[in-house]
Amino acid sequence: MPDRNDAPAPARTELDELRASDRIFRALLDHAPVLISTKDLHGTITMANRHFEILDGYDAATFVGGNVFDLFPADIAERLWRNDRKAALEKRAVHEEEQVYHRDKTLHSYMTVKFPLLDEHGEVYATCAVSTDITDAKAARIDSVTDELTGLNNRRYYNIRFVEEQKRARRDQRTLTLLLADVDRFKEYNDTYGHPQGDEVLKAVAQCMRQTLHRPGDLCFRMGGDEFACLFSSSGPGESMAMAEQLRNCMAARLLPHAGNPPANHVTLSLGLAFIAPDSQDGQEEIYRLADQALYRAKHKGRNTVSR
Ligand SMILES: Nc1nc2c(ncn2[C@@H]2O[C@H](COP(=O)(O)OP(=O)(O)OP(=O)(O)O)[C@@H](O)[C@H]2O)c(=O)[nH]1
Repeated sequence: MPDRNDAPAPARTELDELRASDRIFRALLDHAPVLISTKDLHGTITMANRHFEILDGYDAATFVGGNVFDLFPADIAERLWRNDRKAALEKRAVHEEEQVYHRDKTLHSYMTVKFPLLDEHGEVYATCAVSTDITDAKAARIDSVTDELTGLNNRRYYNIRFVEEQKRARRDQRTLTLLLADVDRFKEYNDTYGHPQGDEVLKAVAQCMRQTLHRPGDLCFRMGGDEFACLFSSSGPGESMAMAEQLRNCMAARLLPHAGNPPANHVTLSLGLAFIAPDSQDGQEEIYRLADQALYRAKHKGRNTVSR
């Protein structure tokens, strides 16, 4: 009996090779935990992988072969189609974030990359979209820059945003203000009313900050303990001082009893401000030092005060 190993392996034809690579391609489409689809240049869906079954309202029979403008309401179809068109016209990958419902009625965020498919002459004949679920990653990212107690941004986010905000203010020829706010005699407050009640005061400060600094671009932070910060741009120090005064007043007007904080005897804030003019070369550390010194002066002047 001939040894099986001696028999020459039959030559693999080009067709065999194609079939093998097609099997790999099919397995990838079936098992990849991402949404993969293709559309022709008229918006008709020509392929969608198995993962689409996770979407609410997905029906393979009507989806593949259907046109985005028939499958979705006009505004959604237009939005979905816009980046396919862009990818095809500009012959490049286009990224977008979108939100979709899963079958279990939970809303998910997806990061989608759309790119052109080229024929043998280098001409675009279709577009392909690959969407990855980024819901958990997004939630983790938000958690990592959010203060749990107040829901404000945390110090970490302050460090991330500072340089960006300084650049933006410089570009817009606006003054960037760093405002530091600190609850007056908060240790006394905790000692008298208890830590949980102290937490409620910190939440009230956050509410006043959101109420006062609510313009797009205004950023509020809890830096730690009873220290808060705001970064915002204004026409100049006068406008920034007025904003700080509004914040001081918002807290004082709440009249939250604080027997250990004479003469007001209710919860008050001290505030220190530092400014970066558009042409200033001061960096993050310098502006923080200046605002902290201003806060110290506010405490020294008798608290419940705004200083610069
Ligand atoms: N309730 C509560 N207290 C906190 C929290 N984080 C820090 N603290 C307390 O905040 C207090 C801050 O007090 P200090 O920095 O000494 O300053 P102060 O008593 O506010 O005095 P002045 O700033 O000089 O008016 C400390 O007693 C901390 O224990 C928190 O998350 N919740």
